[in-house]
Amino acid sequence: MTQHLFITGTDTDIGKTLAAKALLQAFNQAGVATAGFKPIAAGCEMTDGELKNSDALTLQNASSVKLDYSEVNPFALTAPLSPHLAAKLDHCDIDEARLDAGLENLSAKAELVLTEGAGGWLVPLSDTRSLNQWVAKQQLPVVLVVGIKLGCLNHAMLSKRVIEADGLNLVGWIANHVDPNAACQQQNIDYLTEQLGAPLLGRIPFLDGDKSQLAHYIDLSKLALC
Ligand SMILES: Nc1ncnc2c1ncn2[C@@H]1O[C@H](COP(=O)(O)OP(=O)(O)OP(=O)(O)O)[C@@H](O)[C@H]1O
Ligand SMILES: C[C@H](N)[C@H](N)CCCCCC(=O)O
Ligand SMILES: [Mg+2]
Repeated sequence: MTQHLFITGTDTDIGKTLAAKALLQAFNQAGVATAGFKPIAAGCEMTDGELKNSDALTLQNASSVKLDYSEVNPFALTAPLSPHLAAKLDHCDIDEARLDAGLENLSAKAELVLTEGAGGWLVPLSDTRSLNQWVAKQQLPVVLVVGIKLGCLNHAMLSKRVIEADGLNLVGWIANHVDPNAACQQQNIDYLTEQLGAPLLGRIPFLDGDKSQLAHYIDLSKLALC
């Protein structure tokens, strides 16, 4: 049976895509057939006659299964905004049936489907729906990426509370050192290790240069999937 992970984060721009790439590379090295999914990408550019987004391209390239762009990213929205605003500007409705179909398609092709959200846990898709509601409908196990910086403790604990209130399983978290100057980084990690009640799957240091090889930052043995 296909395994799933949904990658959320404490905010936008805190390293969900980098952590997703690290996880995909770790699974690839373990011989697992992987597919990345970025169901909704806001902030796309016309590339070869098609709207494309850099997160989705990263996931497409890091997947071991060969996938078309549109399979990785069914909703490619232009403006780099919250999806509900970007969709309005593009006169597009985010039809969740298409998200369901996209996930089902990848489930048939891969042993592990890794889905990256947009922004944080409660990001809106429309005036009445938010992405967490779709994740809850799909019952996807959740990995929380914490961008280690001042403010992350509150954001991480709020995310945990709502993920669990949504009836979902927080199966792990990843500490991503996005801010090389953040104070008390180890103390923050110690606090979250204690408080999140989920395994720390890896720590990604601040990477000044090459970000191509990331698998060694992840310990898949910490991940209990059923
Ligand atoms: N550990 C790190 N070291 C150095 N730079 C990092 C690190 N993690 C992330 N970055 C950089 O920070 C930026 C944001 O990272 P990323 O795109 O992975 O965030 P995100 O949470 O996926 O954002 P979005 O909400 O747009 O999907 C990128 O330029 C990325 O290269
Ligand atoms: C455009 C950006 N990089 C992300 N893809 C979308 C972030 C949405 C954040 C919405 C919010 O919580 O205010
Ligand atoms: Mg991203």
